[in-house]
Amino acid sequence: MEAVVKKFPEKPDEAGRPSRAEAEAAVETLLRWIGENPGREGLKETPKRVVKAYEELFAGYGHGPGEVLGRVFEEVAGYNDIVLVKDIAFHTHCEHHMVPVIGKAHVAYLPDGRVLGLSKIARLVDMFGRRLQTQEAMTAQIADALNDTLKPRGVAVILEAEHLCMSMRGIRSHGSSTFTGTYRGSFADDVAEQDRVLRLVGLGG
Ligand SMILES: Nc1nc2c(ncn2[C@@H]2O[C@H](COP(=O)(O)OP(=O)(O)OP(=O)(O)O)[C@@H](O)[C@H]2O)c(=O)[nH]1
Ligand SMILES: [Zn+2]
Repeated sequence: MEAVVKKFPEKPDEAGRPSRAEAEAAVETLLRWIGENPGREGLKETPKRVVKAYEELFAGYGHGPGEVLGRVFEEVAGYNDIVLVKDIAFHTHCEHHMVPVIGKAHVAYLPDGRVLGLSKIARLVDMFGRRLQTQEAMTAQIADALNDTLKPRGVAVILEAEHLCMSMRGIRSHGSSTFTGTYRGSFADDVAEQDRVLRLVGLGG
């Protein structure tokens, strides 16, 4: 049987979700596990703060691409060439270690009579960043969301990021960055179009 691949994680299952008090207790357990005293002055409020920070850092589960991308515009005077938003700063957390990943996204599409508000592309990147991710999955999710919502002729998504789980721990390799890129539609069919995007974002020869 073919595996069912969920493109976008579902919203949290509210019924099975631990309470805020349980989440705070879990942070307190981790504090004790690293050798700290959760009762000392500076840490008294830390479980509450961490849970509040997680609400913000992982807010992406509460939203879907449809609501983030909003409406499309059709009055573009027949413009049907590339639209590229580059150097969108993002941060996410790797799903293996829950440690930050910091990088830049470059997102391009070839309209088919419809365009999006430019800020919505950055909002989409931000939304997927506020979930646990692998860089590959996040790249594919951005491309699929744009493709499904806007139905453009082509989509290109390139992410460059530093994984702090590789620099702060483990191999402790500093300064390396990981590059992922995916192409849909006419970008997938035409290597010259891919080269154009790479040149425009400063990664091409
Ligand atoms: N493909 C991919 N791998 C990632 C990403 N983020 C982290 N990783 C890797 O996930 C792997 C997890 O490997 P494991 O051997 O299961 O875990 P580990 O013992 O903590 O691995 P080390 O980081 O090598 O110490 C590591 O090689 C990480 O570098 C990502 O976005 N994409
Ligand atoms: Zn990691």
